[in-house]
Amino acid sequence: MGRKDKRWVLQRKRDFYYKLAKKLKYRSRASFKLMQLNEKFNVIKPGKIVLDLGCAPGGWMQVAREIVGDKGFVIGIDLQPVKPFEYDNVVAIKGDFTLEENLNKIRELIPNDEKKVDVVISDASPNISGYWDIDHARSIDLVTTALQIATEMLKERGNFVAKVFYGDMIDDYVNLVKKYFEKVYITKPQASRKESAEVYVIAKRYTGKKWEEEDKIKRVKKVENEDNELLAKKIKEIRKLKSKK
Ligand SMILES: C[S@@+](CC[C@H](N)C(=O)[O-])C[C@H]1O[C@@H](n2cnc3c(N)ncnc32)[C@H](O)[C@@H]1O
Repeated sequence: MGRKDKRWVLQRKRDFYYKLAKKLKYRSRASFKLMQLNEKFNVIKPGKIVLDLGCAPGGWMQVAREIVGDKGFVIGIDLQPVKPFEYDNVVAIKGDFTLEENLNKIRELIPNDEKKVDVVISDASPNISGYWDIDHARSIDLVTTALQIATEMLKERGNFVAKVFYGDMIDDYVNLVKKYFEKVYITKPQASRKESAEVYVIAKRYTGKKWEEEDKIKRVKKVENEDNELLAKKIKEIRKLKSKK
């Protein structure tokens, strides 16, 4: 383990929410973020059906289950496997939520005829490059997919919560969310580390407006271009520094 990794492990062990999560048997310190978001915005209610995009190891699913209770249902999906839960009404599947085939698997699990959920939540993180701009662009791409899924899976007046890494495209993203929801807020819960670029978009009451395909195409093109340009620029800078040595 390198010195940087050791420092990270030490910092994590000292962290208040990390310790609390261990003590209260939550699978991640992120559980407290959803708790705090729900206390303030009341997005998840008892008896509701919740879909969690990017759910591993399952901390948000535990909190969602506590809120929805026996009569609700929680479905999660992640690239990583998730340890099974002790409740019949909490199910996680392994897969990429950006692939249509996996959305069909989710639809099969939804316990109603209309195949719609009440709340879509997403704490998904893209692969982190360490470059702020690239990570922001990748995060925007991921939350745009999450928004599209929300418009396809939510009942009318349903709610949506998504983590996004802050950056210059955030206003465009919030405006996009506003096209589909009556109320949209940006917030950072107390449990989110101050030094982290993450913020949470809270969108309440889905209007029922159908997803407009051009919203996704526009976004993905922009992200791909920025990604490549930025990467090329950074690589050039690194090469320049190396040749000076
Ligand atoms: C910060 S973790 C989520 C933590 C979770 N909220 C909890 O409380 O346990 C982010 C997750 O997003 C997942 N993820 C990122 N992109 C994904 C994708 N396209 N499909 C499925 N999962 C994805 C990652 O595998 C990772 O496990």
